[in-house]
Amino acid sequence: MIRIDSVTKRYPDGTVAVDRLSLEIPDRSITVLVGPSGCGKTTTLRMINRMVEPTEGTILLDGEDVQRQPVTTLRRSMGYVIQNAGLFQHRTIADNIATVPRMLGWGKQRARERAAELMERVGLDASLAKRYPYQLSGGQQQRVGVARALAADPPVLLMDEPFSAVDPVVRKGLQDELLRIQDELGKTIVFVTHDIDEAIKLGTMVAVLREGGRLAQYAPPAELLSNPADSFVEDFLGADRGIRRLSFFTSDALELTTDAVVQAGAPDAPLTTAETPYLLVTDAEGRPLGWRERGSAGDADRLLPYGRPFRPGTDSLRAALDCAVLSPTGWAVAVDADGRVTGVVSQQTIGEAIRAAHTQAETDAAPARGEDEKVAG
Ligand SMILES: Nc1ncnc2c1ncn2[C@@H]1O[C@H](COP(=O)(O)OP(=O)(O)OP(=O)(O)O)[C@@H](O)[C@H]1O
Repeated sequence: MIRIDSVTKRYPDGTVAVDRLSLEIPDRSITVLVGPSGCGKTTTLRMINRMVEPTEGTILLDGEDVQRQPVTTLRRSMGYVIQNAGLFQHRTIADNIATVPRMLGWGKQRARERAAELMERVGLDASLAKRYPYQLSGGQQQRVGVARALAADPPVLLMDEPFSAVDPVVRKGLQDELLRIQDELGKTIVFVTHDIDEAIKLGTMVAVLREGGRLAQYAPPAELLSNPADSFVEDFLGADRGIRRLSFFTSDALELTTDAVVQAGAPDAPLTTAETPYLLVTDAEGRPLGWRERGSAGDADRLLPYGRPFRPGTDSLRAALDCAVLSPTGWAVAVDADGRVTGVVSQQTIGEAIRAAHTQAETDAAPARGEDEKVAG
C-alpha cells in the first residue's frame, strides 16, 4: 500500500504546491487525484516515485519510506505514463515497449515477446510493432505508453493525465481499456486528471484537491456525488451530479412488464396492468421494431422509434432513465445480451426505483456514520 503521510512540497521560490496531504492509497485499485490546474496533482504523483522530493512528511510504500529506497529500485516498481505518451521518437513501437526489460538485461527475444504480448493486451495490432511513434495516431501512441509502463510488470502505475490529449471518443476507448486491464492485472494505479467525469468513471477512490495543494475530499465516487464535503467540491462536481449519481445504482431491480410487448402482426393484447396507450412491436426473434398505438394496424414504417434500449443489471438506473426520457412514449425498452426484448418500463416506475435506491443508499450509509460518531464521541 502507498501511504502519503502529512506531505508538504514547497518549491524553492516559495510556492506551496502540496500542503500537509495525507492519503491512504488502496492496493490493486485506481486512486484518482483530481482538481483544478495548479492544485498540486502532478507534484503529488512525482513525489511517489521521487521525481520530486517532499519538503516535509513521508511517503510509505508497503510500510517503507520511499526516501530510504534507491531511486532506481523504486522506479522499477512503478510504471509511469504521461500525456502524449512521451515515446522515444527514434525507436520502433516494439523497442519503445521493451525499453525497461532491455535495461533490466532481458535478452532481445524475450523482450520482443513481452512487447508483442503487451501490444495485444492494450489493443494494438501486431502489425504496428515495426512502426515509429510518428506513424501512429495519438490514441495508439497513448496505448504504447501504457504498454511500456507495464513492460516490467511493476505493481504500481503512476499516470499523469494520460488521456487528456485525445478526442472524447478515443478517450472513452482508452478509459474502458484501462478498466479492463486493471480487472485483469490488478495494479495499484494512481491517476491524475483535471476531468471530474474521468475521475468518477475510473476511480475506486477519488481525492479532490484544491488550490494550494490541500485535500478537499477523499471518497469513493458515489459518495462524492451524494455527499460533497463543501461548496468547492460541489461546484467542481458540476451541475447534474444527481443524474450522474444514478450511474452507481443498478437497474436489475426494475420491474419490467411484458404486457405491452407484441410480435409484429399480432393483435392488441388486452389492457392489463401496463396501461400504456402504446405497444412495443418486436420481430419474430423478439428484437424491438418500434412502438405502435393500441388499435392501430402497426405498419412497420409507421412505428415510433424505440430509442436506445438498456440491459437490466448491466446498465445503471441512469441508462434506464435516459432510455425512457429519449423514448417518444416515455417508456424504456429492456433487452438481453442478444438484443431481445425482456420487457418495458415506464418513467414513473423508474422514478420509484430511483427513490428506493436513494433511501437504500442512505440506510446503508447511516450505520457507518453512526460508527464515526461513536469514535468522535
Ligand atoms: N519546479 C517548480 N518550481 C516552482 N513552482 C512549481 C514547480 N512545479 C510546479 N510548481 C507550482 O506548484 C503548483 C502545483 O503544480 P502542479 O504541476 O503539481 O499542479 P497540477 O495540479 O498538476 O496542475 P495542472 O493540472 O495544471 O498540471 C503550481 O502553482 C505550479 O506553478
